[in-house]
Amino acid sequence: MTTSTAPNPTKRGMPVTIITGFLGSGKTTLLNHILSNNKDLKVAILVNEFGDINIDSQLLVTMDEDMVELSNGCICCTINDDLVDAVYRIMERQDQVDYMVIETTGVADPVPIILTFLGTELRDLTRLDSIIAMVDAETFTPDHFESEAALKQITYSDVTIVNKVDLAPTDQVKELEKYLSSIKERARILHSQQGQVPLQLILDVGYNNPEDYAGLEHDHHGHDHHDHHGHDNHHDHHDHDHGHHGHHHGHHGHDHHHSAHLDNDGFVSIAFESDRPFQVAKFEHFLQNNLPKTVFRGKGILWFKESDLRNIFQLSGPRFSIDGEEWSTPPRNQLVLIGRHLNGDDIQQQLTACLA
Ligand SMILES: Nc1nc2c(ncn2[C@@H]2O[C@H](COP(=O)(O)OP(=O)(O)OP(=O)(O)O)[C@@H](O)[C@H]2O)c(=O)[nH]1
Repeated sequence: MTTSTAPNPTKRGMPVTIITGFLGSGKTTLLNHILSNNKDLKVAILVNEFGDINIDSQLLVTMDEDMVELSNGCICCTINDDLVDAVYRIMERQDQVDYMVIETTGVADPVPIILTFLGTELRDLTRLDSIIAMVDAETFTPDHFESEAALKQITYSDVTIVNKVDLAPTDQVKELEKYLSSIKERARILHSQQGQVPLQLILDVGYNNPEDYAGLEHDHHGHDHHDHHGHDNHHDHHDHDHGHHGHHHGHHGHDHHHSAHLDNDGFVSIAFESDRPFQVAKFEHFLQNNLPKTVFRGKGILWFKESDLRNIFQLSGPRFSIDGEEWSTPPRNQLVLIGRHLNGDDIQQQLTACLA
């Protein structure tokens, strides 16, 4: 098989691959690898992001924006109308789509997402091909960041990619592999740097076995997905109590009813946006001295007064990077910080103080 072969048409439904993996493990990087190497396979992407600003989708290499569908709702919730809707939007496209790849948030429990494909009308429209878990070889620890989601991502995956092998000594990678095999029988483990794995090892492989999820409950909360397109009060269903209100600290004060809920293993995301640039020295001072240690992940598109460039900011565990490229849109600041026990108001204030 080559990567350019269209998925086997005798298999039923649109093939779907789900990419899971903890915060910063390399999911978007893998997605970009897929998008750069998918040849004539028309891949539609569905990105679900933990945070109020869609940074990930802006970092994708695809020029064809129509192929990217966003879902800022919590597709990891047991109520998945958002996810079903987004999949429908992709399937209803004029353009022919051969394959669908879904990137989940780093704190997503994969089980409700999997069960949405297996237990709703999507079962007849799609074929879950494989579930990939990205693992950061450098930062992953056997306590899985004290995150149940991180453990479940590995347990319920069909392929585990140990990524960032350039940052971890060989012994550490071997230990990690041993550990992964101990929590998952018959684990298929690949290694990668920058998500570079042969696509024929991860796409259209037919690894997913729906029976592996038998017995796991799909909690519908009384929702009837079968009448999906027949009712127009569809979006009224989202008023469930996950503490959606109150965790978010958006800069502009709009109603943040998405993303943060108690199921995120204590992780919250803070979004900062501004139409003014940062002053480089102030922002650097913030990063070095005032960034809370409990911030685990940061990503942003930054505008500095001193620079004409669109600066891509990435922070993952102990490291961060800032890389400049050309702006293709009017410059502005967009930043998301994700961590535990964060005082959103405090961080907002400090970032505001970094503005020029
Ligand atoms: N050194 C090194 N860095 C990597 C590798 N893969 C990804 N990165 C970097 O790790 C950071 C996080 O990568 P992403 O692909 O954005 O991670 P993610 O899983 O999509 O992150 P979230 O969606 O926020 O959970 C980025 O700065 C990447 O450039 C790798 O193999 N080696």
